[in-house]
Amino acid sequence: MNGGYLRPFEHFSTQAIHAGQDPDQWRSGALVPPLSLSTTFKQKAPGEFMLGYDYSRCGNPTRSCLEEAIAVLDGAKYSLAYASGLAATVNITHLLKAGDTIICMDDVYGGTNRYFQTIASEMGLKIVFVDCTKLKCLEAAITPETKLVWIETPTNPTLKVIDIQGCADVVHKHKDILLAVDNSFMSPYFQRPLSLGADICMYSATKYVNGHSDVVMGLVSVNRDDLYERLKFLQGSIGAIPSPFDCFLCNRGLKTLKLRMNQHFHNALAVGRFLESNPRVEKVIYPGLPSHPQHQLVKRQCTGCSGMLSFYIKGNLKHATIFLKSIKVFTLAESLGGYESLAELPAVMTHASVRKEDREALGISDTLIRLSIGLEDEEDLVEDLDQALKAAIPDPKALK
Ligand SMILES: Cc1ncc(COP(=O)(O)O)c(C=O)c1O
Ligand SMILES: N[C@@H](CCSC[C@H](N)C(=O)O)C(=O)O
Repeated sequence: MNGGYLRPFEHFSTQAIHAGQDPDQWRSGALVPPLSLSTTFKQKAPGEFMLGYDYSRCGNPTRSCLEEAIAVLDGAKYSLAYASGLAATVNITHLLKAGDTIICMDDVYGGTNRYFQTIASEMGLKIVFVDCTKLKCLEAAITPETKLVWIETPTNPTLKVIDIQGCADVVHKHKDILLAVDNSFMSPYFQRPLSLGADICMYSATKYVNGHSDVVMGLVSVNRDDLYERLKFLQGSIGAIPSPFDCFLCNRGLKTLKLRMNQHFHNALAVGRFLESNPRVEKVIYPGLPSHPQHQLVKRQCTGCSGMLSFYIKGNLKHATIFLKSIKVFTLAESLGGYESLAELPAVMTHASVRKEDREALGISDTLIRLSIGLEDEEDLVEDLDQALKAAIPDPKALK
């Protein structure tokens, strides 16, 4: 049954297609939620709104459709949309005040690391980076000032897997500490952090949730009424909101999330098995393969795995560079989670903003290549990787 993974969340596609999209909410009965471009909304009397909207920064009908759908898919009461994943992170950070401490998983997306390390820390917040795969390390790092624990699982780009329920148990021994999980790599189809005890589930919707590489957006889901009220206030007051058109596109992308994620998983397994048996590859990291050190944990907390796979190519930076210049079906580019396959070198690209010594300690070396495996036919993906590996390393036996 389901390869030993957590059972799929029931009614996922039905909810992705119908939640928040009721045609009766529009005068026209439109099946596809209309693009509501108006910045302002007529009021019945001063302060008396028609359908809860006054000004588009504070709320927008197209955005509401998306937010309602995401909340249902996350098993949450509420969801909020932002101008980018990082804008969502900034809004969550604004729940804190100067003097508070954030414990952040030591291996997170480079931009999250950069924001915490160089911006939030300048505003009176203390940031402590901890390997949260080790719950004892997390527990030991908590102080009375700790107010937020930030994890990402699987991590970008080394795909370490963190026990969300385990972290929640540690964090919630203490009053007033929030556990936030960046779920961008899994999407609500494969992982529901709130059901595992997290307080906040966050996405760079730029990735799988939208899935078409044409929208930059962030999303946050929560269950607690007080958290939602505060985040809703911050969303409107900070103003980093997505455009109605981006909400429209993301809402459309959501309809095929299940189909896309299943195909990403299928293709990534095929690519992973090919790379594992390749003499030009040092090591493959894919949470969906039994060789992943936390594969059993993945099966316990996820319903499957996405298209994110990293591997170490044999040789050095020169071989990695030739490989990345030789790919033809894959494209050399940052980002992930779209229908098209991408490859990149985190040390030079997505994680260049992480300090060199930190990158080295985390295993983000010059030979670590990250793949976002898309929806093309698996045989074309494997053939492309094969020819690029052969171009980079014609004779693996000749490598020292
Ligand atoms: C895991 C993860 N979280 C957050 C972000 C930030 O998202 P955005 O680019 O939408 O701001 C990214 C990538 O940018 C990411 O990979
Ligand atoms: N150059 C950008 C990096 C974008 S990384 C995008 C995405 N999160 C990924 O991991 O591919 C920057 O400096 O912010």
